[in-house]
Amino acid sequence: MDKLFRDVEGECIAPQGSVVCIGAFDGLHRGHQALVGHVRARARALGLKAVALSFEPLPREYFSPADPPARLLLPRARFEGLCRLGMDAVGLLRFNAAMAAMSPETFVEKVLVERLAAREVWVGPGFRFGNRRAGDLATLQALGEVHGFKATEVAVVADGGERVSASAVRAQLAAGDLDAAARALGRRYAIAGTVVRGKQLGRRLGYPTANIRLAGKRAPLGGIFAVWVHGIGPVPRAGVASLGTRPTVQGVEPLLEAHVFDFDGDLYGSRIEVEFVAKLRDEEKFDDLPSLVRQMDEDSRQARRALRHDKETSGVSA
Ligand SMILES: Cc1cc2nc3c(=O)[nH]c(=O)nc-3n(C[C@H](O)[C@H](O)[C@H](O)COP(=O)(O)O)c2cc1C
Ligand SMILES: Nc1ncnc2c1ncn2[C@@H]1O[C@H](COP(=O)(O)OP(=O)(O)O)[C@@H](O)[C@H]1O
Repeated sequence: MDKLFRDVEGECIAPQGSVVCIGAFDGLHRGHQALVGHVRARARALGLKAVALSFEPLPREYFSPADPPARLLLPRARFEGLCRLGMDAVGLLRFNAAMAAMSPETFVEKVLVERLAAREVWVGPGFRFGNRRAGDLATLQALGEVHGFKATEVAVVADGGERVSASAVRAQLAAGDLDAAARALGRRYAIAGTVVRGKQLGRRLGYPTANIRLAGKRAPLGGIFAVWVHGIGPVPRAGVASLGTRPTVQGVEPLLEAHVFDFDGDLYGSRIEVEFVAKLRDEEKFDDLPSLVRQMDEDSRQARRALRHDKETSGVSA
């Protein structure tokens, strides 16, 4: 985690100079990948540090806490994804009242100049920043003239004529269109997290489930899915997962629960990733537990079939 920084104040992270990209980076979709990949290449070419700059919580979550947009990537997955894409440092700056009040000029001076010694700054199409979204690319370019950096916008990445965007991916996942989301993301949608204890009811039903909390974020999809579970040994394991509030057992908090086929072991505290392959159905409220279990049996049959087919067609090494 030494690549992570969260505060505006602090020593300069790149005294030798940096190439910076700024964005929400929720989902790390193909548009984000193009932006981040470009920054990595520029930084390597110039011998400077590659830095991704974002916020946690995301500004839209901060401004509408009661009705936040669904979150595609939880903070740790977003951080790890940016590191995997070659960033030398990742800023997930705390978005709070002070940050919301910061003018574009102060943001540039404090963060881009003092903290990052930026030489180049790259942003996505339509980028806005600072108090009341007052700053845009032209603002950034004008401030760059003063402070000695160049600001540039990358081109739009499109899929079938549609702009690839986090909001499009959210809509695709909400509609259960996993394939469209996977095209925009450049990989299948997945949620990673640490396995926590639940009501311990699953094993009594014959379906122990590894539970992942969504850290108070809104999930972009819901229902019952065929999944590959990563992080249990060297190969992905086949499973069936439910993402929802579990109305049958009076659940309230939305939870991701994955039952791993042909597996018996302790997963509490371990980090797993659940890759969504096919949506089987929406969550339902059952009158009693035996009815739920009968449906889980049927879900499992369908999931096994979908995953067998997936393995044959895409060569997943499970
Ligand atoms: C394949 C599968 C399908 C499920 N479908 C539903 C459902 O339709 N409605 C519901 O209320 N809960 C559903 N659940 C969640 C179960 O209620 C939950 O796994 C069970 O209560 C065990 O909870 P525990 O892990 O806290 O012990 C499903 C779970 C799985 C694994
Ligand atoms: N096949 C399996 N799939 C998922 N978890 C399993 C499996 N076998 C054992 N486990 C373990 O059992 C736990 C889930 O059991 P469960 O009765 O549902 O308890 P909880 O309510 O705490 O999730 C998992 O967190 C994991 O440690």
